[in-house]
Parts: sequence; structure tokens; C-alpha cells
Amino acid sequence: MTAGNVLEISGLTLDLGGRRILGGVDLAVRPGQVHGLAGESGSGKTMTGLAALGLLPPGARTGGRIELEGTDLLTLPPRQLAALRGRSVSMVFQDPSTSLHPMLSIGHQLTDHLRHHLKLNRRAAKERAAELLTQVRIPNPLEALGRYPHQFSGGMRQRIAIAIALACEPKVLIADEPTTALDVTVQAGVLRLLRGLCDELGLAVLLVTHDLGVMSAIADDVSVMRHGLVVETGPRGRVLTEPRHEYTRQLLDALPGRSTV
Ligand SMILES: Nc1ncnc2c1ncn2[C@@H]1O[C@H](COP(=O)(O)OP(=O)(O)OP(=O)(O)O)[C@@H](O)[C@H]1O
Repeated sequence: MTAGNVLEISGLTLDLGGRRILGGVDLAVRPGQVHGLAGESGSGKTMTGLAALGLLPPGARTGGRIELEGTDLLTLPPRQLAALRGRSVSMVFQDPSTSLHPMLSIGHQLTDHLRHHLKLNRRAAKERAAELLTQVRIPNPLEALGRYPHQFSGGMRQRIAIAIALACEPKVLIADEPTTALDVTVQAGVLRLLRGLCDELGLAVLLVTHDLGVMSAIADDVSVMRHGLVVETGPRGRVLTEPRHEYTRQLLDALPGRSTV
């Protein structure tokens, strides 16, 4: 594993139901860095993220390596993998309702997580929960703990889902289309938050998105996937202004308001 990387994927292959989904993906993420993973629908972005969490569908067959701080996740026994998930690496999905329980208060969900994973007592868990809500810029965090998901806007719910993902201070956060379901007016705020967390906490963020505009707003490095392979990777400025691969060029040409990148 190369020094400076916290997550390093090399030669990752994935077969599902006899079909090759990933054909040898190489990808590396460093602490304090947002690495954008772009590509058309079906190119394998989500599967790459799920593989890094050990959350592939049943029957998945994998090859290659996914190293998290030197540990190969693909050869880890299921129990050890489960212990890492949510602690060293965690994920935020497109739709915050998938990670938030509609019938439980925010405080309940955050403290459950903290008590279960970090074995905090009730009081310490509540304090930490309020701290996490502050970190994701939820106003009046103590009061917010007593409220339910439907009492928050979509953007706020996504911030809360990010707070839950950060609860155990993971090294790597995989954010899969985290702003796609949100109103454009709140997208920028959530992206700024992710960027800030990355800078403040030294978090490594793998940002999966089909939207090169989102990518251009916060990514340090960008990788472009096509048909289960990373076809191009490099610093954002270079990839988005001087793409070397024909497919990256096509993606950029297809972007509305191309002048934004
Ligand atoms: N449970 C599954 N079983 C079999 N094949 C699957 C399963 N889930 C996804 N696939 C296939 O894996 C391939 C990669 O899908 P993936 O979701 O990773 O693409 P993506 O780049 O994230 O696309 P999108 O932006 O649409 O989410 C697709 O061809 C998809 O049909």
C-alpha cells in the first residue's frame, strides 16, 4: 500500500450472477482529500463504494485488493469486517430516509449508534450526539435531538445522516450521490459541509456522483469510470480542463453550463 493513502483499491474485480461488473478497478484516497468518482449510470461507481464497505449483494465474487490502512478488506472474516464498517469506513447514501428511522427521534438514533459501537453511557452519548449535530451545522442541536426525521428539511436530514456516519470517527466516508435527491439551493451547503469535514477532521471522502458539476465544486482528485474500469484519474483541475481520455471528454461536453468547470 502506498504511503499517504488510507484506502487503496487495486485490481478490484467483481462478478455478480455470472456477469463481470468491475474489471480491475484502481483507486486511492488520502486523508483530508475528497476523491470524486464519476461516470455514467451502470459504470460500477456504487458497486465500488459498496465493495469498500464489504456490503456487496449475496453471491458476489471479488478479486484484487481493498486495503484500509493496510488491512485487506476482501480477505477479512465477516465479523472483523462488520466491526470495521461504521467505525473505520462509513457511508452516506443518496436518500437520507434510507439511513434514518422515521419513527425514532434523531437523538435516539444517534445515541443508539454511539452506545452500541462506542459503548458510551446515556449521558456521554447524548453529549456526543449534540456535538455531532453541531459539527454538521444543525441549529439548536440539543432541541433537535428530540425531533423526528420528518420535522427536518431534506438538506437537514442529509446532514443528520452525515452526523450518524461520523459518529464513530471513521477514517473514510463514502458518499454516494449525497446531494442528488436535494434541491439545488441546498446542495451547495451539503457539499461545503463535506469539504469542511474533510479539512477539519482529516477525513478521506470518496464522493460518488454522476454530476461533474458537483465534482468540480469540491473534489481534489477525480476518477472517471466506464464499463467497470477507471479510465482516467488525476487532480480535478487537470481532469476537468485537459481530459486525456476520450470518454471524459464526452462527459464534459455533455455537461450543461460547461463554463462552470
Ligand atoms: N444486485 C445486483 N445484482 C446484479 N447486478 C447488479 C446488482 N446491482 C447492480 N448491478 C449491476 O452492476 C452494474 C454496476 O452498477 P452500479 O450501481 O455500481 O453503477 P453506478 O455507476 O453506480 O450507476 P448509477 O449511477 O446508476 O447508480 C450495473 O450494470 C448494474 O446493473
